[in-house]
Amino acid sequence: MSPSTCRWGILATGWISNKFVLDLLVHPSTRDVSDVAHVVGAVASRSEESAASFIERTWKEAGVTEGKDAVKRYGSYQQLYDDPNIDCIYVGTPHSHHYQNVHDALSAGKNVLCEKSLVVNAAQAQALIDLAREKNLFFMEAVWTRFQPYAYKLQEIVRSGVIGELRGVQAGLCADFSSRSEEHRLLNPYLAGGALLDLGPYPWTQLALLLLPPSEASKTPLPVPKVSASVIKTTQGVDKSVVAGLAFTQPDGGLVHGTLTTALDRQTSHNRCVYIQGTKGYIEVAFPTYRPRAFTVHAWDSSEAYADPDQFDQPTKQETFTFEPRPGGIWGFAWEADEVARCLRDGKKESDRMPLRETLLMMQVFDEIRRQGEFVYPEELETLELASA
Ligand SMILES: NC(=O)C1=CN([C@@H]2O[C@H](COP(=O)(O)OP(=O)(O)OC[C@H]3O[C@@H](n4cnc5c(N)ncnc54)[C@H](OP(=O)(O)O)[C@@H]3O)[C@@H](O)[C@H]2O)C=CC1
Ligand SMILES: O=C1OC[C@@H](O)[C@H](O)[C@H]1O
Repeated sequence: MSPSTCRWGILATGWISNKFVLDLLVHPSTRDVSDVAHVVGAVASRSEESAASFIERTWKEAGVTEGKDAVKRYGSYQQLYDDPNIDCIYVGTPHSHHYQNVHDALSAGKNVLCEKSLVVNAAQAQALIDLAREKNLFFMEAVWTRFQPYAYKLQEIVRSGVIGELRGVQAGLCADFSSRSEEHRLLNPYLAGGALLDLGPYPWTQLALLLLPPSEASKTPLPVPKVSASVIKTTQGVDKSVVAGLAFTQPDGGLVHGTLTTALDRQTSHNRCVYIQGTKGYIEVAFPTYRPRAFTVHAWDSSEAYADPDQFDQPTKQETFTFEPRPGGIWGFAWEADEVARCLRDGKKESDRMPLRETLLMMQVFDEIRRQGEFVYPEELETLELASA
């Protein structure tokens, strides 16, 4: 059977759009996928020149010539919203602009995959989710880590009970961006900079994969974990360092702790970006948090054996699972693109693997972290008002 092909429209020509398109240009068979395929139908930028040079540069980098001349190049985002030959728009602008861009795309009747963080706050997330549902369109936050083989394997191993009952998860993503200019989107409050919105979705994802009920597309809201957070800001006024303790309610009514650490002024340990604590052992995940290379399970037969200092060096099971993060040369975004193509093929309006209620929950938790850290963005970024309204 021939694969179902998703025709993508790329909105913005920055760093991530380049990487996403490079992945779309790699043949899916290189990652053992045959049921879906991708074509880039159009690239839109605020300037046509930039759209044209993006296409030249990216296709050259991919070593692909086929299909390049058929790609439409638009000098405004509106032209992309109006293109009838696009199945899904990929939004690759800074977080500050997602609310407006996604609203415009959905309003024009387009399905949307939007980069993380979906928006600036939970009210904006809810408004876009409501709009997507009202318009009966597909909508997903582009959290690529969820779709990597690593994530499925980690959940399988933890759920197998090999480390006993889950008692806690520590997850972090810190990267030293302190030398970037003040204008850079990571540090600029007017582009919704800061560690939490940029890097925070990754440690959050690791916690969510293990401490939330199995992902499911459902309109029933998830309980918001209790949050205890500390935020240190930069002189420009964005969050430089965040440490948050989160208490997640489990199906039996009990609570399990997760800790989320993210910062722009230091690096996360290369050997352990996620640490998973069970009653009979632990798991260490190797950096980077957004695309882990490996994880190692250390497990004992019983909690008594695990607690015995004389047996610390003698786990009953010690196994490292490694992952090929870049089959076919992809960066790792292709797996989320495959998910979108499958959802569109099957008429789904959201992904069970990255459901909208989990995106909303993340924004609710991030709002609470920012409230406790007394950190707000400029009014024009926090608002539900739209430029076109
Ligand atoms: N999933 C992942 O691994 C990654 C995700 N991201 C996410 O992607 C998004 C973009 O990040 P990144 O690609 O690094 O950012 P860049 O600054 O490299 O690109 C952003 C693009 O957005 C467009 N844009 C529209 N309005 C503005 C504006 N006022 N200021 C700046 N750019 C504007 C521009 O494209 P044009 O001129 O064509 O209109 C620009 O090139 C963020 O949400 C980020 O979180 C980023 C890196 C990795
Ligand atoms: O999504 C991301 O992942 C990798 C980081 O380096 C980057 O800043 C961020 O946007």
